[in-house]
Amino acid sequence: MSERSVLVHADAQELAGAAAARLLARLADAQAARGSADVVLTGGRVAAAVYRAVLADPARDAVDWSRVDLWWGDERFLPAGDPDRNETQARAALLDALPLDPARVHPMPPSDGPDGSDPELAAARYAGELARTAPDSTGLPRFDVLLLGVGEDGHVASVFPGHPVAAETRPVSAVRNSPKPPPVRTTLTLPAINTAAEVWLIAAGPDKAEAVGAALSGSAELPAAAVHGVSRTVWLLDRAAAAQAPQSSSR
Ligand SMILES: O=C(O)[C@H](O)[C@@H](O)[C@H](O)[C@H](O)COP(=O)(O)O
Repeated sequence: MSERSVLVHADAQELAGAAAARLLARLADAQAARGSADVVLTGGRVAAAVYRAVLADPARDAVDWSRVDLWWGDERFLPAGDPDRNETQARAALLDALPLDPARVHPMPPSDGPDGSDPELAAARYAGELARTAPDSTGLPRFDVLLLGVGEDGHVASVFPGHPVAAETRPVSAVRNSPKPPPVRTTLTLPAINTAAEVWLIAAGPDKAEAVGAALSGSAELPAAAVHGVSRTVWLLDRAAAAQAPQSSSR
C-alpha cells in the first residue's frame, strides 16, 4: 500500500530548497540501487523554483546526470523553443547547466515537430518513446520520482477536473480546450502517473489551499486526489498551501 507523507515548510523558498534536496537524494539512491534514475518533470512556477534550487544545491554533484532519464508529465503543445513550453523553462532553470546525456532527455513533441500540429499524433509518438525504454510489458519506464504541481482547480500535469482527459486510460493523451492556457497540450494520464514509484505533489501559496485541502481530504473529483505513487506519495507544501489540509494529514 502506498505510504503518504505531507511535509509543510515555512514558505515557498524553503519548500523549493527542501524539495530540491529531497529530489537529489532520491535520484542518488535510485542510481545506487539500479545504476540509473528516471524522473518525470512538470511545469509551472513552483516546479521552476525547485529546478533553480537543484541548480544551487551543492549536492547536485552527487547525482551522475549522464545516467538520469528525464521525462515530462505534460507539455504545452507549442513550437520547439517557445518560452511557454515546460521543456524550455526547465532547460533555462536547470537542464542546460547539467552534464546530461542528450539521448536520455525526452521532451514531449513540439507543435512544429514530425507530427506537425496534431497533438494526438504527438501523444502517440511520446507513448512509443516511453514504451521503447519500458523494462516490461507496462509500456512505461520505471519512474523513480514523478513531480507534479497542483492547480487552483486541483489539476495535476494537464489532467483537469471534469475534462475528458481525466477518464483517459491510454498512457499519453492530447488535451484540447485546456482551462489553463495554452489550450492544447499533451499529458501523461492518471493511470500512467500512478505507475511511478513515488509521486510528489508540490504546491505553494494561498491560492492552492482549497484544492490541496480538498485533495488531501479525498475529494474524488480532483485529479490531485487521484494520484499516488506505487510506494510513496509525498505532498510538499508551504504553510499557505497547507492552510486547509486536514490536521491528521500533516506529518
Ligand atoms: O503545464 C503546466 O502548467 C503544469 O504542468 C501545471 O500542471 C502546473 O504544474 C500547475 O498548474 C501548477 O502551476 P504553478 O506551480 O505555476 O501554480
